[in-house]
Amino acid sequence: MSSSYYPGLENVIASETAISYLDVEKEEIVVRGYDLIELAQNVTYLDVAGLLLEGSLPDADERNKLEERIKWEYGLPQNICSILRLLPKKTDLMDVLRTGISALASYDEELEDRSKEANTRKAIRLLAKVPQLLANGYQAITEQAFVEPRDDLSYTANFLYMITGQVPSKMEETIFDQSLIVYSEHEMPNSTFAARVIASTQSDLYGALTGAVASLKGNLHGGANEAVMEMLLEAGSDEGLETLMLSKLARKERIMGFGHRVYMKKADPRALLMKDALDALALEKNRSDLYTMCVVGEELMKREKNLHPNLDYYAAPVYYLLGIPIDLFTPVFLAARTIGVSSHVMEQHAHNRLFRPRVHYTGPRNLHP
Ligand SMILES: CC(=O)SCCNC(=O)CCNC(=O)[C@H](O)C(C)(C)COP(=O)(O)OP(=O)(O)OC[C@H]1O[C@@H](n2cnc3c(N)ncnc32)[C@H](O)[C@@H]1OP(=O)(O)O
Ligand SMILES: O=C([O-])CC(=O)C(=O)O
Repeated sequence: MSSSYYPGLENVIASETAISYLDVEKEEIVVRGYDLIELAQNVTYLDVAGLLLEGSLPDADERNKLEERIKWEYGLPQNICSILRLLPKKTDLMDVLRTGISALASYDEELEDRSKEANTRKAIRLLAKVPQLLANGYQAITEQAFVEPRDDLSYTANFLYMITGQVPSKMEETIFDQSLIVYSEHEMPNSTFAARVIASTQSDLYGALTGAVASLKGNLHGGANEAVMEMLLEAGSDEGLETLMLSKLARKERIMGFGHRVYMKKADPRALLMKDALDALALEKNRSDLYTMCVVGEELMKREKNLHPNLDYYAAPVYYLLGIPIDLFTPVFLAARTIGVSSHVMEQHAHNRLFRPRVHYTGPRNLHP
């Protein structure tokens, strides 16, 4: 047996995949042959969802059919709405989502069918229901009336509408759509790995996604976008942010929204796209101070630690200006990533090898009772 041990599986190749690849040298996120940033600049989230599910970009007709199929699946079972209302009001929104997705499994007639066709239909159901789950979950926890989906709006406009209760402007819709695309898929992060590990026992898509939600909640992963916004609000100004960041660094604390296991000392291309989006949105909303503050923080981290922002750093203030409550930033990330995780689960089911690694044992031996 090989004795190689890589803590955190750093740089270990865990799977073959035809879904995506981070080409750090070329600063490209390859998604089924396309550059993710180019996709975000040229097509919609539903096009990317079709690409991830089927392997090729849908034409206009295929895209419309996909949208129709998703809209047909809008709505939550009444019992799921009751579960949301019954949860304690202090429940974290990622835990609400984890419970909701897990409970939704019981209502899917095809839960145990692992065929590509059935898994595709389940992924479409999840695309339809997860945004509503997080919006209505938030409304349950904050004791507000549920906002129901509207099928006269685009998928993305409806997603934002269910959260804020307002129909977004064209600019807000476009920026939110771009954010969903850049969050949709990213090779083998902890959450996708967790989902593939679960799927490798031939467990079902809902179970694998439930595991991914638990993974994504953590601050070192998806939870960072909420922590970034809390830091920016606590800082309040350029000087405040410099003081806060320097004091965190002096205490050897991590600054959320910076660094990345794969990009390391290189820029995350998604962060650059969201930085431009923030610039435009902040101008529109008379909040260029927020953009400037973020740039001050970026420059400080480059100077002090030679670290670049990751996607969460610039997505956080974008979501804030879109009127999304901070508690929903990570759930929105999860909703966008649902399609990426679903594609990985389908690929795992199609080319399966059970994940079962070994350990480097450091405990005692030869003890006797
Ligand atoms: C969309 C996403 O999910 S992206 C990830 C979002 N997460 C965050 O933003 C959380 C903050 N970032 C981090 O904690 C890390 O950069 C991670 C977890 C993302 C990657 O971490 P790792 O690959 O394990 O990097 P590692 O911990 O080895 O860090 C290398 C060095 O950079 C430092 N470092 C890395 N990130 C940060 C940070 N955000 N703030 C301060 N220092 C940092 C480490 O302290 C370490 O320094 P040292 O060598 O002097 O000890
Ligand atoms: O790739 C990672 O490790 C984390 C990340 O950026 C993502 O999931 O989008």
